[in-house]
This record gives sequence, C-alpha cells and structure tokens, in this order.
Amino acid sequence: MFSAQLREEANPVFEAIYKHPFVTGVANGHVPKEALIHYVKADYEYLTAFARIYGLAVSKCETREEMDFYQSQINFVLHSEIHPHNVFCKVAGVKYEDLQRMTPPPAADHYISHMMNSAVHGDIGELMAALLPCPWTYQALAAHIIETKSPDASNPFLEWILFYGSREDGMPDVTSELCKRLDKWAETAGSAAKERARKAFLKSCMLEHAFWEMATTEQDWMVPLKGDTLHA
Ligand SMILES: Cc1ncc(CO)c(N)n1
Repeated sequence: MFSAQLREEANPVFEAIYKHPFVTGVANGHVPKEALIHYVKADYEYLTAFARIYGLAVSKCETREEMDFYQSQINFVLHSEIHPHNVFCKVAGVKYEDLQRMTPPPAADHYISHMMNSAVHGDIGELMAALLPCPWTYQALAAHIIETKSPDASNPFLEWILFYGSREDGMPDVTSELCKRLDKWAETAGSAAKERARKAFLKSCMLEHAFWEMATTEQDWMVPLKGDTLHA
C-alpha cells in the first residue's frame, strides 16, 4: 500500500518526534509555560490554514461522498480542536483569546506555505499526502505516550493525550480515512504524481518535527517590527 510505504520511509521522523523534548514533556506532565504559549499561538494559525485547505480539497473532489468527508473535517478543525488548545492554555495559566491571530513563526509559516502550495498546485493525492502527517503524527505520538507511560489524571495533559490518542470517544479516525483515500488514488495515479505526493508527505513529516522544535525554542522572526506586520 502506498500509505504504508510512506509511513515506513518516514519512520525516522516519527521516532524523532516521539523523542522530542516537547513531546516527552507532554508524556511526563511538564512542558515550560513559554513553549505551550508559543505552540498555541502558532497552532491557532496553522489550524486556520488547515480549514482553508480542506475547503480547497472540496473544490478538487469528484464525488459528493468525498466532499462530505472534507467538509466534516472543517467542522472538526474549527470546533473540536479547540479542546486540546484549551488544555495547553489551562496548564500555562493563560486565556486562549489572548493567543489568537498572531504572526506564525518561520517554521509554522513554512509548514502552512508547504500545505497551501500542495493544495493549490497539486492534485488531490498530493494534497492528501501533505495533510496526512498532521493527524498521523499526533495520533501516533499520543498512542506512543499511552502505550509507554499509561498516563493518569496526575498528568495535566491527560485530556490532550486522550483527544489525539484514544479512539474510544467515537472521534472520526482521520488518519485511516485519509490513508484509505490516498491508497485508492494511488491505484490509478502515474509515477510522477505519486513521486510528488511522496515528497509532499515527507516534507510535512519533517515540518511536524520542526513545529515542536519551533515551540520549544520559541523560534521567532529575527528582527522585531512595530505591530503584527507579517500577519496575513
Ligand atoms: C502542527 C500541527 N500538526 C498536527 C496537529 C493535529 O491536528 C496540530 N494541531 N498541529
């Protein structure tokens, strides 16, 4: 299967994500407040872009069934993914409203541009491949934490971990849905199209890792300007 090949090739990146200090911090219940804040500011923008990209996906669908899948994901991103952000805000002791609509730091900006580029210039396969590492790496890292740490209520991130890692609450399994759709696409796609999808997938995996690093190091643009000049 195409998706299984991609996952295999990306394995070093998945392993690096499991070991990243932000992720091990979530597993152990301790992440510096500044890193949590930096993450939520950037991720609010990232998820806004993600919803837009699902909208572009709707425009590339051939069937209503596919359209319905992408439109339901817009709903999920806009409404359900607020929950994990609120968990981080609560632990950091800040108001979510104060972290919204900020300029994304370079790594987040790069990831957003990469997904947008795949969505605008690629076909639906390349678009799916660029989006897939988002749900896949989170589901995998959360499942990895559950497996290796069996976190309980003493971990302030428990709800965050369960949101992404547990399938018991009836949440749609976006990863397997996207894999199924990507594999179906790959059955008839040409080798050049598949190669573009492969590259888009691997770059998104790298940018997932870079996103954790961006939050941990509080990466920002290097020269401060007055106001929020770079915000789209
Ligand atoms: C950067 C990033 N990747 C994946 C997810 C999971 O949806 C997220 N919220 N943010």
